[in-house]
Amino acid sequence: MRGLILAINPGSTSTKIAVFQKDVKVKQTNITHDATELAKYEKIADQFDFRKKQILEYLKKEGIKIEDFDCIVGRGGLLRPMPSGTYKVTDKMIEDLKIGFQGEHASNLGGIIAKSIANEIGKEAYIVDPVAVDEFEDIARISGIPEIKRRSLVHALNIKAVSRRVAKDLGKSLNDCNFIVAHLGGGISVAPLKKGKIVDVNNANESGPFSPERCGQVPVGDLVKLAFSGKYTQKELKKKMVGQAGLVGYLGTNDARVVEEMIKNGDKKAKLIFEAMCYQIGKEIGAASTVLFGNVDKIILTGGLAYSQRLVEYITDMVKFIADVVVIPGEDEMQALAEGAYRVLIGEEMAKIYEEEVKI
Ligand SMILES: Nc1ncnc2c1ncn2[C@@H]1O[C@H](COP(=O)(O)OP(=O)(O)OP(=O)(O)O)[C@@H](O)[C@H]1O
Ligand SMILES: CCCC(=O)O
Repeated sequence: MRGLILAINPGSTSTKIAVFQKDVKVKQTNITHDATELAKYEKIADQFDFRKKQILEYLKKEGIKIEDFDCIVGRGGLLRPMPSGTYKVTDKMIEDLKIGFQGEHASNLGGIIAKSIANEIGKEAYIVDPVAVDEFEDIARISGIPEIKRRSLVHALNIKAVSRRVAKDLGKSLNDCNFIVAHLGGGISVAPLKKGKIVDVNNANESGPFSPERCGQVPVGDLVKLAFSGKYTQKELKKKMVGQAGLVGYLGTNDARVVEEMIKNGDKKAKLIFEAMCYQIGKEIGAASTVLFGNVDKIILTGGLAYSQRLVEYITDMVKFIADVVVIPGEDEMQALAEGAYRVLIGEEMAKIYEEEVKI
Protein backbone atom coordinates (compact mmCIF):
# COMPACT_ATOMS: atom_id res chain seq x y z
CA MET A 1 0.00 0.00 0.00
CA ARG A 2 1.48 3.34 -1.09
CA GLY A 3 -0.95 5.34 1.00
CA LEU A 4 -1.97 7.74 -1.76
CA ILE A 5 -5.19 9.53 -0.85
CA LEU A 6 -7.35 11.90 -2.89
CA ALA A 7 -9.41 14.34 -0.77
CA ILE A 8 -12.36 16.23 -2.25
CA ASN A 9 -14.12 19.13 -0.51
CA PRO A 10 -16.90 20.78 -2.52
CA GLY A 11 -17.83 24.25 -1.27
CA SER A 12 -20.57 26.60 -2.40
CA THR A 13 -18.34 28.38 -4.94
CA SER A 14 -15.35 26.09 -5.34
CA THR A 15 -14.10 22.52 -5.11
CA LYS A 16 -10.91 21.99 -3.11
CA ILE A 17 -8.95 18.89 -3.96
CA ALA A 18 -5.73 17.61 -2.42
CA VAL A 19 -3.44 14.66 -2.87
CA PHE A 20 -1.85 13.12 0.22
CA GLN A 21 0.95 10.61 0.62
CA LYS A 22 -0.21 8.94 3.82
CA ASP A 23 -1.19 11.98 5.93
CA VAL A 24 1.24 14.40 4.28
CA LYS A 25 -0.15 16.81 1.71
CA VAL A 26 1.60 16.60 -1.65
CA LYS A 27 -0.61 18.89 -3.73
CA GLN A 28 -3.69 21.01 -3.27
CA THR A 29 -5.74 23.15 -5.58
CA ASN A 30 -8.93 25.15 -5.34
CA ILE A 31 -11.03 24.97 -8.49
CA THR A 32 -13.33 27.99 -8.45
CA HIS A 33 -16.65 27.70 -10.22
CA ASP A 34 -18.32 30.51 -12.02
CA ALA A 35 -21.52 31.49 -10.18
CA THR A 36 -23.45 31.68 -13.47
CA GLU A 37 -22.29 28.16 -14.34
CA LEU A 38 -23.47 26.76 -10.98
CA ALA A 39 -26.74 28.69 -11.24
CA LYS A 40 -27.67 26.47 -14.22
CA TYR A 41 -28.18 23.53 -11.88
CA GLU A 42 -31.41 23.33 -9.93
CA LYS A 43 -30.12 20.97 -7.24
CA ILE A 44 -26.65 20.56 -5.75
CA ALA A 45 -26.56 16.89 -6.84
CA ASP A 46 -27.07 18.03 -10.45
CA GLN A 47 -23.56 19.55 -10.35
CA PHE A 48 -22.02 16.07 -10.09
CA ASP A 49 -20.80 15.62 -13.70
CA PHE A 50 -19.58 19.20 -13.95
CA ARG A 51 -17.48 19.07 -10.76
CA LYS A 52 -16.20 15.50 -11.28
CA LYS A 53 -15.01 16.37 -14.79
CA GLN A 54 -13.00 19.31 -13.46
CA ILE A 55 -11.37 17.15 -10.78
CA LEU A 56 -10.37 14.50 -13.30
CA GLU A 57 -9.02 17.15 -15.68
CA TYR A 58 -6.88 18.61 -12.89
CA LEU A 59 -5.44 15.20 -11.99
CA LYS A 60 -4.69 14.48 -15.65
CA LYS A 61 -2.96 17.84 -16.05
CA GLU A 62 -0.82 17.05 -13.00
CA GLY A 63 0.07 13.61 -14.42
CA ILE A 64 -1.66 11.79 -11.53
CA LYS A 65 -3.36 8.49 -12.43
CA ILE A 66 -6.54 7.76 -10.46
CA GLU A 67 -5.52 4.07 -10.38
CA ASP A 68 -2.66 5.04 -8.05
CA PHE A 69 -4.98 6.15 -5.23
CA ASP A 70 -5.52 3.77 -2.33
CA CYS A 71 -8.79 5.46 -1.43
CA ILE A 72 -10.82 8.58 -2.11
CA VAL A 73 -12.23 10.69 0.71
CA GLY A 74 -14.91 13.35 0.35
CA ARG A 75 -16.46 15.89 2.71
CA GLY A 76 -19.76 14.44 3.91
CA GLY A 77 -22.92 16.47 3.92
CA LEU A 78 -26.36 16.92 5.43
CA LEU A 79 -26.94 13.21 6.03
CA ARG A 80 -29.08 11.68 8.77
CA PRO A 81 -27.91 12.54 12.31
CA MET A 82 -24.87 10.30 12.88
CA PRO A 83 -21.99 9.68 15.31
CA SER A 84 -18.64 11.19 14.39
CA GLY A 85 -15.99 9.18 12.55
CA THR A 86 -14.83 7.96 9.16
CA TYR A 87 -17.58 6.26 7.13
CA LYS A 88 -17.50 4.02 4.08
CA VAL A 89 -19.62 5.58 1.36
CA THR A 90 -22.50 3.13 0.86
CA ASP A 91 -25.53 3.03 -1.46
CA LYS A 92 -27.94 4.31 1.21
CA MET A 93 -25.56 7.16 2.02
CA ILE A 94 -25.39 8.10 -1.68
CA GLU A 95 -29.20 8.09 -1.82
CA ASP A 96 -29.38 10.45 1.19
CA LEU A 97 -26.62 12.72 -0.17
CA LYS A 98 -28.50 12.99 -3.47
CA ILE A 99 -31.75 14.07 -1.83
CA GLY A 100 -29.94 16.16 0.82
CA PHE A 101 -31.58 14.38 3.77
CA GLN A 102 -31.26 17.37 6.12
CA GLY A 103 -31.03 19.96 3.33
CA GLU A 104 -29.00 21.14 0.37
CA HIS A 105 -25.28 21.74 1.05
CA ALA A 106 -22.39 21.69 -1.44
CA SER A 107 -20.62 19.14 0.75
CA ASN A 108 -23.35 16.62 -0.17
CA LEU A 109 -21.38 16.16 -3.40
CA GLY A 110 -18.16 15.09 -1.61
CA GLY A 111 -19.21 11.51 -0.94
CA ILE A 112 -20.99 11.15 -4.28
CA ILE A 113 -17.95 12.17 -6.33
CA ALA A 114 -15.55 10.19 -4.09
CA LYS A 115 -17.61 7.02 -4.54
CA SER A 116 -17.87 7.45 -8.28
CA ILE A 117 -14.08 7.80 -8.71
CA ALA A 118 -13.42 4.98 -6.23
CA ASN A 119 -15.77 2.66 -8.18
CA GLU A 120 -13.78 3.29 -11.37
CA ILE A 121 -10.61 1.95 -9.72
CA GLY A 122 -12.14 -0.68 -7.43
CA LYS A 123 -11.15 1.11 -4.19
CA GLU A 124 -13.08 2.37 -1.17
CA ALA A 125 -14.54 5.84 -0.75
CA TYR A 126 -14.96 7.50 2.65
CA ILE A 127 -16.41 10.59 4.26
CA VAL A 128 -15.20 12.03 7.59
CA ASP A 129 -17.08 13.92 10.33
CA PRO A 130 -19.82 15.50 8.20
CA VAL A 131 -21.92 18.52 9.17
CA ALA A 132 -24.60 16.01 10.27
CA VAL A 133 -22.51 14.63 13.16
CA ASP A 134 -24.90 14.31 16.10
CA GLU A 135 -23.57 13.41 19.56
CA PHE A 136 -26.19 15.41 21.46
CA GLU A 137 -27.40 14.28 24.83
CA ASP A 138 -31.21 14.02 24.81
CA ILE A 139 -31.59 17.04 27.07
CA ALA A 140 -29.96 19.22 24.38
CA ARG A 141 -32.62 18.26 21.80
CA ILE A 142 -35.51 19.97 23.62
CA SER A 143 -36.29 23.41 22.18
CA GLY A 144 -39.23 24.73 24.18
CA ILE A 145 -41.84 24.08 21.47
CA PRO A 146 -42.84 20.42 21.12
CA GLU A 147 -43.06 20.67 17.31
CA ILE A 148 -39.48 21.98 17.05
CA LYS A 149 -36.37 19.93 17.88
CA ARG A 150 -32.92 21.39 18.41
CA ARG A 151 -30.65 19.79 15.79
CA SER A 152 -26.95 19.10 15.68
CA LEU A 153 -25.54 20.72 12.54
CA VAL A 154 -21.95 21.60 13.18
CA HIS A 155 -18.50 22.29 11.71
CA ALA A 156 -17.58 18.83 13.00
CA LEU A 157 -14.65 18.14 10.67
CA ASN A 158 -12.54 21.07 11.85
CA ILE A 159 -13.79 20.93 15.45
CA LYS A 160 -12.80 17.28 15.86
CA ALA A 161 -9.48 17.77 14.04
CA VAL A 162 -8.33 20.70 16.21
CA SER A 163 -9.57 18.92 19.35
CA ARG A 164 -7.48 15.85 18.50
CA ARG A 165 -4.47 18.14 18.02
CA VAL A 166 -4.91 19.88 21.37
CA ALA A 167 -5.55 16.57 23.17
CA LYS A 168 -2.33 15.18 21.67
CA ASP A 169 -0.40 18.26 22.85
CA LEU A 170 -1.80 17.63 26.34
CA GLY A 171 -0.60 14.03 26.11
CA LYS A 172 -4.19 12.78 26.39
CA SER A 173 -6.68 10.93 24.26
CA LEU A 174 -9.54 13.08 22.96
CA ASN A 175 -11.96 10.85 24.87
CA ASP A 176 -10.39 12.06 28.11
CA CYS A 177 -10.76 15.77 27.38
CA ASN A 178 -13.45 18.38 27.95
CA PHE A 179 -13.11 21.26 25.50
CA ILE A 180 -15.14 24.18 24.29
CA VAL A 181 -14.41 24.73 20.62
CA ALA A 182 -15.52 27.90 18.84
CA HIS A 183 -15.27 27.45 15.08
CA LEU A 184 -15.30 31.04 13.85
CA GLY A 185 -15.80 31.10 10.10
CA GLY A 186 -18.44 32.40 7.71
CA GLY A 187 -20.73 30.50 10.09
CA ILE A 188 -20.01 30.10 13.80
CA SER A 189 -20.31 26.87 15.80
CA VAL A 190 -19.61 26.95 19.55
CA ALA A 191 -19.54 23.41 20.91
CA PRO A 192 -18.89 21.90 24.32
CA LEU A 193 -17.02 18.59 23.90
CA LYS A 194 -17.61 16.26 26.82
CA LYS A 195 -15.03 13.45 26.83
CA GLY A 196 -14.46 14.26 23.15
CA LYS A 197 -18.12 14.21 22.13
CA ILE A 198 -19.98 17.24 20.75
CA VAL A 199 -22.84 17.06 23.25
CA ASP A 200 -24.40 20.40 22.23
CA VAL A 201 -23.91 23.17 19.67
CA ASN A 202 -25.70 26.35 18.68
CA ASN A 203 -26.39 25.32 15.01
CA ALA A 204 -24.67 28.01 12.96
CA ASN A 205 -27.60 28.53 10.62
CA GLU A 206 -30.22 29.44 13.18
CA SER A 207 -28.86 30.15 16.61
CA GLY A 208 -25.87 31.24 18.69
CA PRO A 209 -23.71 34.27 17.90
CA PHE A 210 -24.22 36.25 14.70
CA SER A 211 -21.39 35.69 12.24
CA PRO A 212 -19.88 37.42 9.20
CA GLU A 213 -23.01 36.55 7.17
CA ARG A 214 -25.55 34.82 9.41
CA CYS A 215 -27.99 36.23 11.95
CA GLY A 216 -27.53 33.68 14.75
CA GLN A 217 -30.17 33.83 17.48
CA VAL A 218 -32.56 36.77 17.08
CA PRO A 219 -35.64 37.71 19.13
CA VAL A 220 -38.22 35.16 17.92
CA GLY A 221 -41.29 37.39 18.25
CA ASP A 222 -39.80 39.99 15.93
CA LEU A 223 -38.65 37.29 13.54
CA VAL A 224 -42.22 35.96 13.31
CA LYS A 225 -43.45 39.50 12.61
CA LEU A 226 -40.87 39.88 9.84
CA ALA A 227 -41.85 36.50 8.40
CA PHE A 228 -45.51 37.57 8.15
CA SER A 229 -44.84 41.16 7.10
CA GLY A 230 -45.35 40.30 3.43
CA LYS A 231 -41.95 41.81 2.66
CA TYR A 232 -40.23 38.47 2.11
CA THR A 233 -40.99 35.04 0.72
CA GLN A 234 -39.81 32.14 2.88
CA LYS A 235 -36.83 31.63 0.56
CA GLU A 236 -35.87 35.32 0.66
CA LEU A 237 -36.04 35.49 4.46
CA LYS A 238 -33.93 32.33 4.82
CA LYS A 239 -31.36 33.81 2.43
CA LYS A 240 -31.31 37.04 4.44
CA MET A 241 -30.81 35.12 7.69
CA VAL A 242 -27.89 33.01 6.47
CA GLY A 243 -26.28 35.19 3.79
CA GLN A 244 -27.20 38.82 4.30
CA ALA A 245 -27.18 39.16 8.08
CA GLY A 246 -24.39 39.53 10.65
CA LEU A 247 -21.47 41.72 9.52
CA VAL A 248 -22.92 41.84 5.98
CA GLY A 249 -26.28 43.08 7.25
CA TYR A 250 -24.86 45.86 9.41
CA LEU A 251 -21.71 46.81 7.51
CA GLY A 252 -22.08 45.50 3.96
CA THR A 253 -19.09 43.13 4.07
CA ASN A 254 -18.49 39.59 5.29
CA ASP A 255 -14.75 40.21 5.48
CA ALA A 256 -13.62 40.81 9.06
CA ARG A 257 -10.34 42.26 7.74
CA VAL A 258 -12.29 45.02 6.00
CA VAL A 259 -14.24 45.67 9.22
CA GLU A 260 -10.97 45.93 11.17
CA GLU A 261 -9.74 48.51 8.64
CA MET A 262 -12.99 50.46 9.14
CA ILE A 263 -12.40 50.40 12.89
CA LYS A 264 -8.81 51.58 12.47
CA ASN A 265 -10.18 54.47 10.41
CA GLY A 266 -12.38 55.52 13.32
CA ASP A 267 -15.71 53.98 12.22
CA LYS A 268 -17.67 53.75 15.52
CA LYS A 269 -20.51 51.64 14.09
CA ALA A 270 -18.02 49.09 12.74
CA LYS A 271 -16.42 48.89 16.21
CA LEU A 272 -19.78 48.38 17.92
CA ILE A 273 -20.88 45.62 15.51
CA PHE A 274 -17.50 43.83 15.56
CA GLU A 275 -17.42 43.91 19.35
CA ALA A 276 -21.05 42.74 19.51
CA MET A 277 -20.04 39.66 17.49
CA CYS A 278 -17.14 39.02 19.90
CA TYR A 279 -19.47 39.59 22.87
CA GLN A 280 -21.99 37.06 21.58
CA ILE A 281 -19.23 34.50 20.96
CA GLY A 282 -17.87 35.00 24.50
CA LYS A 283 -21.37 34.66 25.92
CA GLU A 284 -21.97 31.41 23.98
CA ILE A 285 -18.66 30.01 25.30
CA GLY A 286 -19.84 30.88 28.80
CA ALA A 287 -23.09 28.97 28.17
CA ALA A 288 -21.13 25.98 26.82
CA SER A 289 -19.01 25.93 30.00
CA THR A 290 -22.14 25.29 32.07
CA VAL A 291 -22.90 22.21 29.96
CA LEU A 292 -19.54 20.89 31.19
CA PHE A 293 -20.24 22.03 34.78
CA GLY A 294 -17.15 24.20 34.50
CA ASN A 295 -14.84 21.22 33.94
CA VAL A 296 -13.12 22.63 30.88
CA ASP A 297 -9.57 21.59 29.94
CA LYS A 298 -9.17 24.19 27.19
CA ILE A 299 -11.15 26.67 25.16
CA ILE A 300 -10.15 26.46 21.50
CA LEU A 301 -10.69 29.33 19.04
CA THR A 302 -10.39 28.26 15.40
CA GLY A 303 -11.58 29.24 11.87
CA GLY A 304 -10.74 32.29 9.76
CA LEU A 305 -11.85 34.87 12.34
CA ALA A 306 -9.35 33.47 14.83
CA TYR A 307 -6.63 35.19 12.76
CA SER A 308 -7.99 38.47 14.14
CA GLN A 309 -5.93 39.60 17.12
CA ARG A 310 -8.64 42.07 18.10
CA LEU A 311 -11.30 39.38 18.17
CA VAL A 312 -9.12 36.86 20.01
CA GLU A 313 -8.20 39.43 22.69
CA TYR A 314 -11.81 40.52 23.22
CA ILE A 315 -13.09 36.96 23.61
CA THR A 316 -10.11 35.83 25.70
CA ASP A 317 -10.71 38.66 28.17
CA MET A 318 -14.31 37.48 28.56
CA VAL A 319 -13.69 33.74 28.97
CA LYS A 320 -10.20 33.24 30.42
CA PHE A 321 -11.69 32.81 33.89
CA ILE A 322 -13.19 29.51 32.61
CA ALA A 323 -10.03 27.91 31.16
CA ASP A 324 -6.92 28.64 29.10
CA VAL A 325 -7.57 29.71 25.54
CA VAL A 326 -5.75 27.98 22.67
CA VAL A 327 -5.88 29.69 19.27
CA ILE A 328 -5.67 27.58 16.10
CA PRO A 329 -6.54 30.04 13.33
CA GLY A 330 -7.98 28.93 9.99
CA GLU A 331 -9.04 25.42 9.21
CA ASP A 332 -7.44 22.56 7.38
CA GLU A 333 -10.36 20.45 6.37
CA MET A 334 -8.34 18.76 3.62
CA GLN A 335 -5.80 17.56 6.19
CA ALA A 336 -8.63 16.43 8.49
CA LEU A 337 -10.24 14.45 5.64
CA ALA A 338 -6.96 12.75 4.74
CA GLU A 339 -6.14 11.96 8.38
CA GLY A 340 -9.60 10.39 8.83
CA ALA A 341 -9.11 8.17 5.77
CA TYR A 342 -5.52 7.35 6.74
CA ARG A 343 -6.55 6.19 10.23
CA VAL A 344 -8.75 3.63 8.48
CA LEU A 345 -6.13 2.65 5.87
CA ILE A 346 -3.60 1.78 8.60
CA GLY A 347 -6.20 0.07 10.79
CA GLU A 348 -6.05 2.63 13.61
CA GLU A 349 -9.80 3.09 13.27
CA MET A 350 -12.56 0.96 11.70
CA ALA A 351 -14.65 2.67 9.03
CA LYS A 352 -18.23 3.01 10.23
CA ILE A 353 -21.18 1.79 8.18
CA TYR A 354 -23.87 4.43 7.73
CA GLU A 355 -26.79 1.98 7.75
CA GLU A 356 -25.61 0.59 11.11
CA GLU A 357 -25.16 3.98 12.77
CA VAL A 358 -28.24 5.96 11.75
CA LYS A 359 -32.01 5.57 12.00
CA ILE A 360 -33.27 4.56 8.56
N1 LIG B 1 -6.21 37.28 8.71
C1 LIG B 1 -7.47 37.49 9.02
N2 LIG B 1 -7.80 38.43 9.95
C2 LIG B 1 -9.10 38.64 10.29
N3 LIG B 1 -10.14 37.95 9.77
C3 LIG B 1 -9.87 37.01 8.86
C4 LIG B 1 -8.53 36.72 8.44
N4 LIG B 1 -8.58 35.71 7.53
C5 LIG B 1 -9.90 35.40 7.38
N5 LIG B 1 -10.67 36.17 8.18
C6 LIG B 1 -12.12 36.20 8.28
O1 LIG B 1 -12.64 34.90 8.56
C7 LIG B 1 -13.95 34.80 8.01
C8 LIG B 1 -14.07 33.56 7.15
O2 LIG B 1 -13.57 32.46 7.83
P1 LIG B 1 -13.38 31.05 7.07
O3 LIG B 1 -12.57 31.24 5.83
O4 LIG B 1 -12.90 30.08 8.10
O5 LIG B 1 -14.88 30.74 6.70
P2 LIG B 1 -15.49 29.80 5.58
O6 LIG B 1 -14.60 28.60 5.41
O7 LIG B 1 -15.81 30.59 4.37
O8 LIG B 1 -16.86 29.42 6.27
P3 LIG B 1 -17.17 28.22 7.28
O9 LIG B 1 -16.04 28.17 8.26
O10 LIG B 1 -18.48 28.61 7.90
O11 LIG B 1 -17.26 26.97 6.44
C9 LIG B 1 -14.17 36.05 7.16
O12 LIG B 1 -14.92 37.01 7.87
C10 LIG B 1 -12.76 36.53 6.94
O13 LIG B 1 -12.71 37.92 6.68
C1 LIG C 1 -24.33 24.38 10.10
C2 LIG C 1 -22.84 24.18 10.26
C3 LIG C 1 -22.10 23.90 8.99
C4 LIG C 1 -22.06 25.01 8.01
O1 LIG C 1 -22.42 26.12 8.33
O2 LIG C 1 -21.62 24.79 6.88
